[in-house]
Amino acid sequence: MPQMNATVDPEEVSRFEALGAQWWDVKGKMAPLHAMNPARLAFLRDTLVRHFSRDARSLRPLKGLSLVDIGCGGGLLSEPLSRMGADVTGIDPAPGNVDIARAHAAQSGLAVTYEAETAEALAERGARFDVVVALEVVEHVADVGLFVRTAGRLVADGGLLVLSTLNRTPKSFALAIVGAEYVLRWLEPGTHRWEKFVTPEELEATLASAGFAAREKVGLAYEPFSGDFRLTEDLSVNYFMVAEREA
Ligand SMILES: C[S@@+](CC[C@H](N)C(=O)[O-])C[C@H]1O[C@@H](n2cnc3c(N)ncnc32)[C@H](O)[C@@H]1O
Ligand SMILES: [Mg+2]
Repeated sequence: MPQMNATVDPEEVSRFEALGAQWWDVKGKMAPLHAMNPARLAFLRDTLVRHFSRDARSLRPLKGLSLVDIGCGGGLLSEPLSRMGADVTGIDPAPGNVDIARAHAAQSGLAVTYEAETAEALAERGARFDVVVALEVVEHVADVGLFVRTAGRLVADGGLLVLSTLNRTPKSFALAIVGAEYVLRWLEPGTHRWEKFVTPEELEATLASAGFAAREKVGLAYEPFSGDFRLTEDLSVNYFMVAEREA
């Protein structure tokens, strides 16, 4: 049973919890997240190296930075970020996801701290992190405003908040819903609800109401021929937003 609270849509979370071992199957139902990983990890690495003035050539450039991965699922981001040296906490409302993530990290010999809890519970305990990431989560929560405000509370002074989600455009309907779910059958039909997608303008306004200013917006585009994702200026389908607390 997922942890209940105002940002959790139990139906959404149960669907992810049912994935089990599929989380780490690069050809399974989470294939799109695996395919996104090289581009999004490069983006995170570059962004964090720049913001925290780290050595870009270092093997562990994020050493000493505390980072929380909200909605970590099976740990597809938590693990590589831990390899980059960050002190990673992964949280997810679904205990089943956290079980998968813990077992996989143990197998990989990585010291990631995983907890089956919500961002709200963590914020209530007064936890703060240099880096707060929530990638591909916003479009699955029950209350985007509350989710973003809570994520913001977890950011330490001078820290960074990085979100990624799907834009609500005709193109995202064609690619993320019709293409990915019905034509390519990449994702289970019903994985995404287009009405829940969030435009960059909406996300920026929500961040502003939480006291955060968007510093960077970058798109992520799928290339049908190579099957890779690459970073782009085009925010019309998948995009990242990097934000800092307003002074
Ligand atoms: C598409 S997966 C993304 C997993 C991971 N962030 C990644 O990008 O590889 C969405 C995840 O968000 C989690 N989730 C859903 N609602 C949430 C909420 N309100 N708070 C935190 N996590 C949530 C789900 O359980 C699921 O693991
Ligand atoms: Mg999604």
